[in-house]
Amino acid sequence: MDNINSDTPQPKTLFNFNNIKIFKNPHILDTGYVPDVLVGRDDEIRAVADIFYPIFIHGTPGHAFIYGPPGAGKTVVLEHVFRQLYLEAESSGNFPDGLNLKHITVSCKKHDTTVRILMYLIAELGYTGKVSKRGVTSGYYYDIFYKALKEKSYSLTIIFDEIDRLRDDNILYNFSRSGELKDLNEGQFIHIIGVSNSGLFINSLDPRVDSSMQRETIIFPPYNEDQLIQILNMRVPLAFYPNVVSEDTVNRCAKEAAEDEGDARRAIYLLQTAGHIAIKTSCYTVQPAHVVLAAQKIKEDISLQFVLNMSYQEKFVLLAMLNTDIYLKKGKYFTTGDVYRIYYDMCKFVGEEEFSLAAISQKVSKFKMMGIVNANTTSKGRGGLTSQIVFIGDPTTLKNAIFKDGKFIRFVTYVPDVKKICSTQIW
Ligand SMILES: Nc1ncnc2c1ncn2[C@@H]1O[C@H](COP(=O)(O)OP(=O)(O)OP(=O)(O)O)[C@@H](O)[C@H]1O
Repeated sequence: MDNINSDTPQPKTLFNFNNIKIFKNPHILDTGYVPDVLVGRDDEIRAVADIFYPIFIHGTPGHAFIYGPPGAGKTVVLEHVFRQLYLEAESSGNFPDGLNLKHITVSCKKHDTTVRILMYLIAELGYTGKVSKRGVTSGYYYDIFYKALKEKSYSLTIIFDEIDRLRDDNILYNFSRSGELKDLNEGQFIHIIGVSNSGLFINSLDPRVDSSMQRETIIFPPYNEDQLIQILNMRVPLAFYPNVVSEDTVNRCAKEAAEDEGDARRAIYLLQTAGHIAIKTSCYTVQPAHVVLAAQKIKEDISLQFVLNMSYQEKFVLLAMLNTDIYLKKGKYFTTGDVYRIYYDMCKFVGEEEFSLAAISQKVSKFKMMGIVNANTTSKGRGGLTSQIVFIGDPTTLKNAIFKDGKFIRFVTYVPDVKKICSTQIW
């Protein structure tokens, strides 16, 4: 008798990729890798270096805000300038004796309050004394921070990454005045660089903070396709074996990334993912078709990530929107009212209590902010307003991601009675 599994022969090994050699040094494609030469960023490097120029005439560096879209090279330019600064500080005859430079990057996404930031800085300074975690005010942490800084005699540049996420800008005010307030040793300084994807943050700064900082503003434009090609071409011979990546493949990655805000990180990530797909599909070269698959995979991963981080209610409303798109979309778009009808029907279908139309509107606005949908507000006559909603890209991946949550299995058989829904007044 035939073996029942004979139609699904198992591979002899799980990890033998036919000795396919694609990556020579995969770390060259890591985000943290700082290349020796940066493409198209001479002006920005000069502008950032100029912030530090006063050090070499025995002054203090100027505070600065740097902004530009994701993957525009803000972090890598800062790292490049610091690398050079430390190097030149050692050899320059103009560098002040005893000046001990250090920089720390604070992610404001993770550390968004004064206390959290101070605790992080204290740890990064290697402070070994006892630090209470309860029943103390921010003043307590400031005291320990300045004590640690004085002990180490560092002159510190603090880079506030994603500074727009800071919940309280008082810390910028206090740090920018630390010299005047004699919190530091003679010649020691605290220097602030804020980094953001949006220039709008500057307008929302407390004017008192802004004026005390007297900061420079440096803007990073997105990369164009040619620059992205050059960025990739510099990494290809270091990261891949010879003749593995063709010109067409590089061009395809650059084109995709140029269309997506000129993001160098995306261009590099596409190439890296395409390389992995080549290995897994037993190809000896990375081809443009692998880049297309890589773009699709990245999109699915992002959708999955978005959806995994959503609350149950958000997933519910998103599923209602996806169902509206499938069952009710009459033309190009659907409205918040349409979503509410389907949402209401889904609640009845599974016996769940429904939220108000206003609550659903709020969720729609949030999805717009997350970049999942476009929603333009228009008049619907008699003074009322409605949103015209349309999904950005193919929503199938979002739906697949929602169904990964077991709680949504009960919706698999949901099909609305469209006629009834359209004729029922539910609010
Ligand atoms: N001019 C360049 N030359 C070579 N590589 C670059 C250049 N610009 C950016 N990169 C690379 O692209 C990736 C993203 O750059 P970087 O992290 O500096 O962007 P960013 O502007 O800080 O982005 P975000 O705002 O999302 O943090 C990194 O791997 C970096 O090394």
